[in-house]
Amino acid sequence: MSERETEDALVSRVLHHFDEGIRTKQGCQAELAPQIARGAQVMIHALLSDRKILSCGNGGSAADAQHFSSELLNRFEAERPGLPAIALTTDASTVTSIANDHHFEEIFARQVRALGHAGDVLLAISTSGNSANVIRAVQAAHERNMICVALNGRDGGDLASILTEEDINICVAGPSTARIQEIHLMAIHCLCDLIDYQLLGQD
Ligand SMILES: O=C(CO)[C@@H](O)[C@H](O)[C@H](O)[C@H](O)COP(=O)(O)O
Ligand SMILES: [Zn+2]
Repeated sequence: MSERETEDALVSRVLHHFDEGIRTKQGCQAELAPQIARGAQVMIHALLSDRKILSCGNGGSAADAQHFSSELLNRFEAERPGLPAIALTTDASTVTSIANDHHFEEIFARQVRALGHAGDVLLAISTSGNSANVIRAVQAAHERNMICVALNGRDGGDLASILTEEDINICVAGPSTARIQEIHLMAIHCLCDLIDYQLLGQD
């Protein structure tokens, strides 16, 4: 392949990813919008009741959990006082010691049991719905009478089956982890926008 042909092939793959991303977003927006709105209402109710939001996930979803908590703790698009949120993915000492002394599946659940109170919210993020440590975190949140908002994917996996009627399942159907993650990030930005809109009346 010439350099020119290689560049054309790469550009064509990028265009394919953009097309696939647009199609996936368009395909799920009608179904997800009400779920995202319900998830935001649960979070807004918790924040107005002086409760907090914990978040967790693995890999790209760990980054999403931190992305969300930083936008609450610091700010999203508008200036406002920080809001209480904790990503359970960030403290390497805590995560490694729980994994080492107990089990990797416990890394989030143990923190939920230590930090969670009734009325707090857990944002549980998984593209497969099958990460055992996220599922354990949801079970621990239920023990603490917390509500869970799941950012889920594919068929919802085991995570979907343990959610209660009070919980919210924002589930992106589709086979690609990358595309699911991209919509999860869109959902996170919608949640932040709705929280600010409700709390501050921002446009
Ligand atoms: O970001 C990616 C792939 O895009 C990976 O790091 C991915 O997040 C990891 O494989 C996770 O362990 C997958 O976990 P989950 O989304 O199925 O719960
Ligand atoms: Zn952001």
